[in-house]
Amino acid sequence: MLFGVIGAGQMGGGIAQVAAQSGFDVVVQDVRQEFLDRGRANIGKSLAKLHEKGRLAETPEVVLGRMRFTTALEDFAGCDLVVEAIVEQEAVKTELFRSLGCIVKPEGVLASNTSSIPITALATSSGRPERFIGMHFMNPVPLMGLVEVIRGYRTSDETARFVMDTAEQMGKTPLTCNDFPGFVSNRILMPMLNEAIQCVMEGVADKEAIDGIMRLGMNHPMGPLTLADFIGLDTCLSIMEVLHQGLGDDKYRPSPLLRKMVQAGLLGRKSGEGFYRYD
Ligand SMILES: CC(=O)CC(=O)SCCNC(=O)CCNC(=O)[C@H](O)C(C)(C)COP(=O)(O)OP(=O)(O)OC[C@H]1O[C@@H](n2cnc3c(N)ncnc32)[C@H](O)[C@@H]1OP(=O)(O)O
Ligand SMILES: NC(=O)C1=CN([C@@H]2O[C@H](COP(=O)(O)OP(=O)(O)OC[C@H]3O[C@@H](n4cnc5c(N)ncnc54)[C@H](OP(=O)(O)O)[C@@H]3O)[C@@H](O)[C@H]2O)C=CC1
Repeated sequence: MLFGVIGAGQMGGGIAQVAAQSGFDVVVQDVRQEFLDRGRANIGKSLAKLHEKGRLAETPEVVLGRMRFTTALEDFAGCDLVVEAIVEQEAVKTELFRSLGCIVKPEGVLASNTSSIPITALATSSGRPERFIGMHFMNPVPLMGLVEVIRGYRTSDETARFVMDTAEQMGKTPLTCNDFPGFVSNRILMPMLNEAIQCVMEGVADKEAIDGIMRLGMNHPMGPLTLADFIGLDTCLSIMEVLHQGLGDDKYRPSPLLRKMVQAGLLGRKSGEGFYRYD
């Protein structure tokens, strides 16, 4: 199987890595060589860590040997499956799928790792809605067990089966849902993170206390502010906007503090600062 991944950021890199660990040949594309170099270096570090811990039978070099990095979308022509993991903006994804639909062989399946954008709309832009689906991996991809599979309005049973089988071959558990804003995962998770940010803004408690209360009190592995930083505050804001617009209920209104932090360029771990600082 030839597995394509678009975007070499935290999610694209993780998806490409796990696909290569599963024995697939992988092509990874990003818009600039420097993003590919950074993505490749992050994958190398993750593989080295897993190998050190005895959780990777092959050496990192062998796994990396199944991966090819490119800036050319044309390199996806022969792919059986392409998973898109670029920025969470509908207009950018729509334009990409318009091009990709003309490049990938007709029997190839296209998938989006979007956190919240309507799969049905992206499917339409690809020109192959029956062979289009949401394949939503969780962060960090090498460590998390779930793939949320989102069926668009016209996704075929065959496409859904193929993607579920592929997720299982990647060692993940696929669970299916229908195409509603935020799907299941982010419709439930993101309002909680947004509420934690609202608690910071209103001075309900300091950020360490908010995180500690949720970690120790609810046994969450990360506090909500740490998790928001980990996901990326720009991504959190985009998801809240999709929920707010798509469901039309003010209970999904993005916290003004979240909006202000994104405007200030404080995007969390990936920019070096969010609610916390990262070296
Ligand atoms: C926004 C969306 O659309 C959807 C989403 O993805 S929402 C986000 C979903 N993800 C979560 O909620 C994650 C919540 N956090 C967790 O589950 C856990 O903190 C975690 C799995 C990330 C880490 O597990 P943990 O038990 O806390 O252990 P921790 O000690 O932090 O890390 C375990 C090890 O894995 C390593 N590790 C972390 N990321 C890694 C990666 N990508 N590759 C390899 N190793 C990795 C860590 O470095 C650490 O190594 P050491 O033991 O050598 O220190
Ligand atoms: N972060 C998370 O926890 C999760 C995120 N997701 C989803 O995954 C997707 C990616 O998120 P994430 O990895 O965090 O984001 P990142 O910002 O880490 O990575 C996105 C990557 O895609 C690149 N890119 C942007 N536009 C294009 C384009 N037109 N063609 C090719 N590459 C492009 C970006 O380059 P540049 O730097 O120039 O923008 C960047 O390298 C989003 O849809 C997000 O909602 C899903 C699950 C969890």
